[in-house]
Amino acid sequence: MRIAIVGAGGVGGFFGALLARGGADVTFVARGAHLEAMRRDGLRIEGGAHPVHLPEVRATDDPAEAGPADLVMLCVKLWGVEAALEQIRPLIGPDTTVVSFQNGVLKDDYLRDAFGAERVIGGVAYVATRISRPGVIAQTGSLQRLVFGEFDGRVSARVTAFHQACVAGGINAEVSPDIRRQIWQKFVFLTGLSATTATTRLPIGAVRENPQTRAFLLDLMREVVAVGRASGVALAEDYARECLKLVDDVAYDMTSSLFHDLDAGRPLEVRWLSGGVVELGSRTGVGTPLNRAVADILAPHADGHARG
Ligand SMILES: NC(=O)C1=CN([C@@H]2O[C@H](COP(=O)(O)OP(=O)(O)OC[C@H]3O[C@@H](n4cnc5c(N)ncnc54)[C@H](OP(=O)(O)O)[C@@H]3O)[C@@H](O)[C@H]2O)C=CC1
Ligand SMILES: CC(C)(CO)C(=O)C(=O)O
Repeated sequence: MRIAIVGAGGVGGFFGALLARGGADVTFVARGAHLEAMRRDGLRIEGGAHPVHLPEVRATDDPAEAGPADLVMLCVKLWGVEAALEQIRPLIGPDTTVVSFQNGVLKDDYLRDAFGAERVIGGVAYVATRISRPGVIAQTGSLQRLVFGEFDGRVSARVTAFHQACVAGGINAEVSPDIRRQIWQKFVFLTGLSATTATTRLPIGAVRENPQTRAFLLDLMREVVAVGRASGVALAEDYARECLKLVDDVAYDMTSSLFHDLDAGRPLEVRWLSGGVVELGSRTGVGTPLNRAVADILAPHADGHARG
């Protein structure tokens, strides 16, 4: 299977390396010092239970050089999506499938608008990774999981082929009959985690053990569930409470990628996370005052102010 990974960072670099290790024909679309290091020294995954070093990988900043792929995985940060979608047109042939493993729930609309709904399957990534230095992806913990599927729930040939490629590479991969719900379930968890860790600047353990911030977290997630249900997603009414149990099970010192971006002065995905809840809330007539407060509080940081 010819797979093009657009954005070879925490998510794309990690899962792309495992796919390549499993025998898939993988091309990474990357840039800058990370691209140079990958061309020179290959790609490394460090920190997790199973370190990986691929001494040679195919990496380019010119999608035209790679040509059409069977499957394109979009793995850039949400603030880079518009530029990436224009740039990757040469990867899209008549039979190409596109899947985004970005966070949030607005991502697939961008793909449908750019390439047509029939090309798009849904996806969710669970992993805690980042580029620690050029050519190297650092993993925290051992969680690694991809969930994907057709939006109409069919187990299609393209989904089955991608699943086989993932399994061959040792990825914990799952085909979902209701990928929209899966995407929203992660959205509920992630917006709560991101919003509380970024606004308090504390790990989730400290957030969940304080009664006031615990209630704040639950109420934030309740707003997301209400918006999802109003958007027609089959989320249980009390899903926020179920999600709080998941939050209780994660490591005390877990934060979120939004927390790390804020801490490092990088641009934030807040417009698509808490901001996405507000946008969809206003479309569906559901009040989202707490998510709005988070989006407003973090707005001055949204474009980053990278420290040297
Ligand atoms: N990291 C994680 O643990 C998880 C992240 N996610 C989600 O996955 C998405 C990706 O996040 P993550 O992997 O952390 O992001 P990273 O910043 O680690 O990786 C993105 C990579 O793509 C590169 N890039 C951006 N635009 C282009 C382009 N046009 N051409 C070539 N390369 C490009 C970036 O380069 P540059 O640095 O120069 O911008 C960077 O190297 C986000 O939506 C995130 O929320 C989901 C689950 C877990
Ligand atoms: C919570 C986590 C690490 C799970 O994959 C994530 O997606 C993020 O912080 O962006």
